[in-house]
Amino acid sequence: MTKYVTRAGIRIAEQLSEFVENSAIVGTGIAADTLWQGLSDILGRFVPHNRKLLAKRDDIQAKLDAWHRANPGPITDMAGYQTFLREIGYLVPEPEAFRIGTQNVDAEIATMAGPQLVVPSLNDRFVLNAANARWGSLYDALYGTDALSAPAARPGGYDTDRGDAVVAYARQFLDASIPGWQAALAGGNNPYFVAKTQSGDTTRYLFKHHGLHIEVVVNPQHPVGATDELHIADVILESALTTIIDLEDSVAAVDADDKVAAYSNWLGLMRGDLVASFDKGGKTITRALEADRVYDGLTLPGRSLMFVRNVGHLMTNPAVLLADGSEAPEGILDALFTSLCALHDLQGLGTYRNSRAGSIYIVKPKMHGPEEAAFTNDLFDAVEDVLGLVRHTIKVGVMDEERRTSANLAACIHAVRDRIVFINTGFLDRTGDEMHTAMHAGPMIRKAEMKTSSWIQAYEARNVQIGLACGLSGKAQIGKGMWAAPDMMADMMVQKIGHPKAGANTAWVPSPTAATLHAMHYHQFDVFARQAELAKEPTPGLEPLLTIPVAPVGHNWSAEDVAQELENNAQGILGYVVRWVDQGVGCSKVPDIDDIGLMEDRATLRISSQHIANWLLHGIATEAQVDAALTKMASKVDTQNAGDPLYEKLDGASLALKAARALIFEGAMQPNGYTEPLLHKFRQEKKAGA
Ligand SMILES: CC(=O)SCCNC(=O)CCNC(=O)[C@H](O)C(C)(C)COP(=O)(O)OP(=O)(O)OC[C@H]1O[C@@H](n2cnc3c(N)ncnc32)[C@H](O)[C@@H]1OP(=O)(O)O
Ligand SMILES: O=CC(=O)O
Ligand SMILES: [Mg+2]
Repeated sequence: MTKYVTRAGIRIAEQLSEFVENSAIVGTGIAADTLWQGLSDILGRFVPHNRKLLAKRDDIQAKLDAWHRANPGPITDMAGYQTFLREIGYLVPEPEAFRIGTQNVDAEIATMAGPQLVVPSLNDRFVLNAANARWGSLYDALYGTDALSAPAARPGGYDTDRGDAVVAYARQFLDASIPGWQAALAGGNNPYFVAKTQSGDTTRYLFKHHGLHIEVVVNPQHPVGATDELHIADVILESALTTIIDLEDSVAAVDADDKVAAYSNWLGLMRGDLVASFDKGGKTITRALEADRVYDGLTLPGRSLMFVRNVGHLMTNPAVLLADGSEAPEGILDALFTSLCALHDLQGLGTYRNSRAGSIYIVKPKMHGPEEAAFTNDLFDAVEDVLGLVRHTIKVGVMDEERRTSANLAACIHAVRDRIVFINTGFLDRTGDEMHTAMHAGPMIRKAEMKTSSWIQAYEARNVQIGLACGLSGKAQIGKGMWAAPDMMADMMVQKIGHPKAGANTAWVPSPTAATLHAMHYHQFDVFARQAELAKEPTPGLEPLLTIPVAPVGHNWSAEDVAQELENNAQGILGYVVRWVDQGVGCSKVPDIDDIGLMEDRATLRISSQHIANWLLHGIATEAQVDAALTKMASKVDTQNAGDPLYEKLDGASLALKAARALIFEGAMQPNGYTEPLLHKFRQEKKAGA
């Protein structure tokens, strides 16, 4: 049972009050009484508004459901549909042309183009790895993944054949990005050469191209350098320019213990003292933040610039109870406590600097439309006032991942115009919202077809064009979504260059290795030049964006197609939910039906559960067929997890199995198709019974 202390008329879970009073606030100059009174005032002011915004979501959805029931199938009268959307407040007037006014933005966000890494905040080992992923070994990334098309490494130590292929690939990359680079190693001139440094047998030569650094490491004594004609031991790429420490869809945080664990990791990053010890290959490894990189006459950041992703407006958390006993909105708690932790960075209290420009970077997910963005803006104003911060110190990255935000994107940007630092197409949540919004229109096309359907193309293109029209280039990121197949780096190399080509100056990657590989795309392609070209083009209209992905009338899926679709979705759901509910793991690599490990998080779960719910609703699948798919896949997931000593089988007593069924069978009724209400309920039940 959680114990609470009372502060300023609200009840705070003991572990949270201790964290705040004994750690987060210490040294910041903020008095505990001021903070708690500030929280109490913010809750008093913002909770009713938060609830009203959620009620409006439900009201709009109910009207959409009724409209689609009356007008089934694809939209046949687009003008009539848009009129309806305006009448119900789904579409709002466009703002007059404007340019964002955000100030004090770090170069990694404003003027540089490169990968953005996302990491679950609850995993300290991964979190530190992510923060350090600013620099990554190209040799390691090539040697260890299928990005290098050469025979797999033979087991039993370093495979020189594969090593030679790595070296050849890296040489080609250097020749293409920084031609004539060898001259610098011989003491001559090269236009890309920036600095060098020497220590012991190692000399590091630093180059810069398209704003990103490349380091050539020379060491004749190193096993790889010794056999190389230029004694090159490695090539290090500036990789994850920015990293998002995620408190949202990649974590399972359902109570005060979980929230404090996540806030503590964020505080450790902001203070620079986070350390993780773990066993790797039989050895205990202790990981801490990397120091800055020092060259002769130049120091560069050693770490990725960090954002923290707060949760959206939907969920509440028992970490704080209001005077009437109800739970506080989690997004409000996140805004205050993650900003409080970031004061350590702003005030220079920690070992390192995160934002040299003096900003706090918060990513805000799952907002529906401009009113909700304005709410975030007002909330951040209020947090700044409590913490004594200059207005707009807290920056916001807006996830463009709900349909009502995409359709009113300029107005959403306008609502946060003086603090916005990114718009990012979170296409995974966005796909879930696309399906839920039009749940009653008819059966959706198959999941794999979504990525090429016309609404998603329009969504991606409009996002860039609107971002450019609002003046984001050179001031903020126009970002693209996650590469969700962490082991398929060869495919990523082929496909993800599409992101810079589309005008995005950042795009999400799931791991440090993926960041290093994706960094090469920003050398191959000049994003800012592309943005300048695209800025001359008109913004596409709303029609393709509003074309809903229902299957055409007369769709003819075979029984096999239906079974395969159900089983694929069921496997993803079960493989993810079983670890969420039973073990509190919020992001997992789950093998799909073809045994390809896919990154699953709450957004991909939203897609899979909404898809089955939609097919059930429209009679494409029966309850019995869904249960058969769940039973078959439960046994497959059990087998896949046989090596995990913590794993609990998906049998009749399994809470995880119950959660998976609820996500599907109650999916059509979930608010905007979100999975977190049910996940939290079952996880809390699991924790209570443990
Ligand atoms: C829709 C959305 O919201 S997307 C955003 C949310 N999603 C994410 O944040 C995904 C982040 N990625 C991950 O969590 C993981 O990569 C997973 C779960 C997909 C795969 O995890 P695993 O299977 O355990 O990774 P794998 O075994 O391939 O790699 C492990 C190594 O890579 C590192 N690693 C993997 N992912 C990350 C990451 N995101 N950040 C930092 N390090 C990472 C680990 O630290 C580990 O290295 P170590 O042993 O030196 O510590
Ligand atoms: O948050 C990202 C998404 O794709 O959803
Ligand atoms: Mg998302």
